Amino acid sequence: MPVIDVSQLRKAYGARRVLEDVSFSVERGEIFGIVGPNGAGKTTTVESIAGIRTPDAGTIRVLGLDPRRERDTLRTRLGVQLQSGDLPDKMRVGEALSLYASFYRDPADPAGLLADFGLDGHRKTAYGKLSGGLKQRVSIALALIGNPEVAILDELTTGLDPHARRETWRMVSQIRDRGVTVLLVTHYMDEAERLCDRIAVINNGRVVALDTPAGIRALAGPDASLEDAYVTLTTTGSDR
Ligand SMILES: Nc1ncnc2c1ncn2[C@@H]1O[C@H](COP(=O)(O)OP(=O)(O)OP(=O)(O)O)[C@@H](O)[C@H]1O
Repeated sequence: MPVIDVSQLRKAYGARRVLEDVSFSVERGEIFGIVGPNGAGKTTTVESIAGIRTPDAGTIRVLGLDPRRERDTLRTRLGVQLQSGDLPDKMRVGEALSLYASFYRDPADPAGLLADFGLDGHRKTAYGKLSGGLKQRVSIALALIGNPEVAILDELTTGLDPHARRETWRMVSQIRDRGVTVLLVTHYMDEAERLCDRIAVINNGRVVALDTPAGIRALAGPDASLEDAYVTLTTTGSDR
């Protein structure tokens, strides 16, 4: 059984149809990427999977559960790091992890996570004083505090410098090595190529390609890069 199964999702905001037909399945242990132009519907898709938004039509199962109707059961098994997941600036890193841990019956050990993510020395630092890269590490650690089986990571390296991006990639690989299935939204083709086992390209609310990075590259010709293939597949983008 796939860990995430999305079938024929549709969603409109008023007259604006954002998801026309989105279907894909994610297998256990995969890092599955979602890429697509601004406004293509990526966040709407992953927030629907997280049970935060309700699609107009289609079905979603995560670990066999309906993310909307069985949200409470799923909450402890799904970790979400979303674009808007900022913490109050004054909250200390250690406090944030302990607070989030208190929401779960069987959380990960906050001290262990801080050590794993190289945040030991920042336990008492206020979140607002952290660099972008460290903030990102905190938000990934928070997504994992409930010991989830599935983690959703949305644009986690946007705005990071190359060192911090590579450090974040190392962490995502580490998450997968723990056996967590990862759904990753990204705008960076190098990131998708480096991390993802398979990628869904979404354009204008539809999945226009779904394959391994090599399979998607091949769609644009023998010497094409993933970015070449992406640009070819998404030339009629949504908000550009
Ligand atoms: N709550 C909302 N009400 C109205 N329109 C919305 C709402 N949320 C998103 N939209 C619109 O739906 C479209 C798809 O948004 P979504 O955030 O899913 O795209 P995205 O692919 O994640 O884009 P980006 O790469 O810019 O984050 C956009 O045009 C956006 O403006």
